[in-house]
Amino acid sequence: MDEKRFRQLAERLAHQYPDSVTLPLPPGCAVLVPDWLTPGKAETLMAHCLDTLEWDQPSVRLFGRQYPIPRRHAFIGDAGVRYRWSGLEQHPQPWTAPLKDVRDRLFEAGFAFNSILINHYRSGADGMGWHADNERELGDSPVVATISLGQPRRLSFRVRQGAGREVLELPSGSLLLTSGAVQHHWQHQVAKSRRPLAGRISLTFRYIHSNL
Ligand SMILES: O=C(O)CCC(=O)C(=O)O
Ligand SMILES: [Fe+2]
Repeated sequence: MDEKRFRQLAERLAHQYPDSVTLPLPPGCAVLVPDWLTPGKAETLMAHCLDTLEWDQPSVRLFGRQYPIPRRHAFIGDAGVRYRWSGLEQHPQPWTAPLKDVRDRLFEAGFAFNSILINHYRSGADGMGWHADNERELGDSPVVATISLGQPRRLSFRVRQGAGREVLELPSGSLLLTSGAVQHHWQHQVAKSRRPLAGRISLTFRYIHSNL
């Protein structure tokens, strides 16, 4: 989706949710809707994910050695969707009714997705290092929608070339939309923390073109 269309849809959403904030991440931007899900809905959805999904903690190769990722994840998607991520090929679990409802709501807002990479940060010791969601299968201009459940965590952004840096705190029930240009010009991370933190789940909706 191009930047112009993204901004149109984001503006419409911000109109519906007056607490929304837009963060410029030039030449793209991110829109945070803090209260997209009610606290009750967020809590129920988190319990649903913990109870019903198949969670995995794969090892990935880093500096020539295998390390387990510092979090758990699950991959949901339409049949036939494949996602190659850090050298791992992910086969999707089928949609559950509550996750499909979330996808339908995003679709009504103009954002189409066919999969979710779900992350579970069990405590402050879990996190995700600097990266961009720019795998080839995501296409040229990948919009990512992130719904946060549970413990608020900080998502940091740093510009790839230059000194720009931004931080967003993602509260439970929030929706964060990042435009395609963000993935080309910025990296993001969820830093580990020494503070005692409760669990958090992030639902990262993506559109995967399996044939790319
Ligand atoms: O947990 C988050 O908010 C970020 C997750 C993320 O960057 C990813 O799944 O690619
Ligand atoms: Fe990411």
